[in-house]
Amino acid sequence: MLSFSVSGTYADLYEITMGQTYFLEGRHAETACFDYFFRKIPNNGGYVLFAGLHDLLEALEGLQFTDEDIAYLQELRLHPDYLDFLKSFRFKGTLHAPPEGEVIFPHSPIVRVEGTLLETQLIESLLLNILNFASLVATKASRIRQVAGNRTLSDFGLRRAHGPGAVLAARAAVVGGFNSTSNTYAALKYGIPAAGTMAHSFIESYDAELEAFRAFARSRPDDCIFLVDTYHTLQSGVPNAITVAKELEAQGHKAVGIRLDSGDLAYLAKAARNMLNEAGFPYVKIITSNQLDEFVIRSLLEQQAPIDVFGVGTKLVTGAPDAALDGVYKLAMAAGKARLKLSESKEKTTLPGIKQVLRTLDEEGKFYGADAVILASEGNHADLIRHPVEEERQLYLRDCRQEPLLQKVMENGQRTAAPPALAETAAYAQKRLRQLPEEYKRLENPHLYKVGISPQLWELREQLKAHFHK
Ligand SMILES: Nc1ncnc2c1ncn2[C@@H]1O[C@H](COP(=O)(O)OP(=O)(O)OP(=O)(O)O)[C@@H](O)[C@H]1O
Ligand SMILES: O=P(O)(O)OC[C@H]1O[C@H](OP(=O)(O)OP(=O)(O)O)[C@H](O)[C@@H]1O
Ligand SMILES: O=C(O)c1cccnc1
Repeated sequence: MLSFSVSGTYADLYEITMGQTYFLEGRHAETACFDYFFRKIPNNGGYVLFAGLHDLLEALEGLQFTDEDIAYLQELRLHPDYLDFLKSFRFKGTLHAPPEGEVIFPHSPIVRVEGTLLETQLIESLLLNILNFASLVATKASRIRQVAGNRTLSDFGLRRAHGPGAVLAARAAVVGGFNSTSNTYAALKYGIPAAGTMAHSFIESYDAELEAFRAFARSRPDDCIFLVDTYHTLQSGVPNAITVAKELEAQGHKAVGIRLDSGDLAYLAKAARNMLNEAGFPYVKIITSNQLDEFVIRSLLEQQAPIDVFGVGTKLVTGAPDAALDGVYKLAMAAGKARLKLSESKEKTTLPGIKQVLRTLDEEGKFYGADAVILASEGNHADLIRHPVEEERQLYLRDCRQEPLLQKVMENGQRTAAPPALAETAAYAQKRLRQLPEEYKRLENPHLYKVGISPQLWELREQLKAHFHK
């Protein structure tokens, strides 16, 4: 089940009313193909990590209009014959997509949705709602993983996320390389390791910090991470944590860590590490939080801060600073004909027809830096790609291997295979990121990964443009 109840009305109203028109005009069973793609990489990054497919496929398999939905649509004066049709509606379409965790680039189709005109139109916003957000957060998580090395990363974002988006975000964070979440609901739902420490309010509720630490240690002696900055980190929090760590050891237990949540985290982590080591607690970990992101974490590690675990909330789950991935869903084929949307901006003119994407790789298996969007009818090879808008620019794809990225993941409304375990998806993402050369992973001013189109696709678009200009 998705983190929120998804039924047929999880759509923008216009998708439902356009569906009515198709139905009443007898066009609803005509075939259609839509492409999901995005245009701009968030955070001025060099790549996006594809996520959300698992939740999307699950939502599509269960998609139907409940009695309550139908009653509501009746109130909106939708036609009784259409409502009768919607009562037994199930999504029966076919989806092609890369595995979750794939590294993806602008202007390249990521998901190809084929089915009836009505069903492919109806799922637009559902698909965009899930994929855009999950991919945004997975991308942010992967940037954080990149700078954190093998240190532990935990999602702390439930309280700062955009409502129930926190649940999708917790999963997307794992796709991008996070290890755990404080969000118990998401941990249970997706099988993510649950993790947590304690809040300032807990400590404040006792008359003394030491009393609070001791009480927690009594109730969870093997799971103590003491929050040490409520009163004074180095004069009170860390000494009190050491006192209770000693008491725990005397009882055969081990304190797990301390958490720093304010002040100069590098300075405090170094001082706390020295105090813990001198007291005989080299195993007590240092956890930090407080408005962390990839840049703060990079800086802390450059300062040699001895931090073992980073808890990241706001900046992770909101995809800050960009807040959204601009993925769109555009018609490429209907009623057997290739379709396109013209635009004043050449870049926004869509790519018509049923397409495949070829990822090109060098002999070492690294990404070559240029993917090819081709017509599916061309097979699985491209020798030459053209710049998607600039007439004179083209690139020969020499000495490279090519992999078709879009694989059938759903047919007749059912997944073609059981979903991979989340850990497998996360491992796939890391494998693909290792194949992406460093220059595309730079946090600032990354190299531009090229996505070109085949001459045949260029030609098809030209023909359609000429037709509509007439
Ligand atoms: N040594 C450091 N290097 C780089 N960034 C740091 C360092 N220490 C903390 N930060 C980051 O600086 C930002 C602001 O920290 P600042 O010290 O102003 O806040 P604070 O300690 O929460 O303040 P307050 O005590 O009022 O709560 C946070 O994002 C924090 O993670
Ligand atoms: O900064 P973020 O990346 O969003 O990480 C989550 C933050 O949420 C908590 O603070 P909050 O003030 O809500 O509660 P607290 O009193 O328990 O610290 C926690 O202490 C972190 O600072
Ligand atoms: O467990 C924690 O320390 C935690 C959880 C959520 C938000 N901030 C901190």
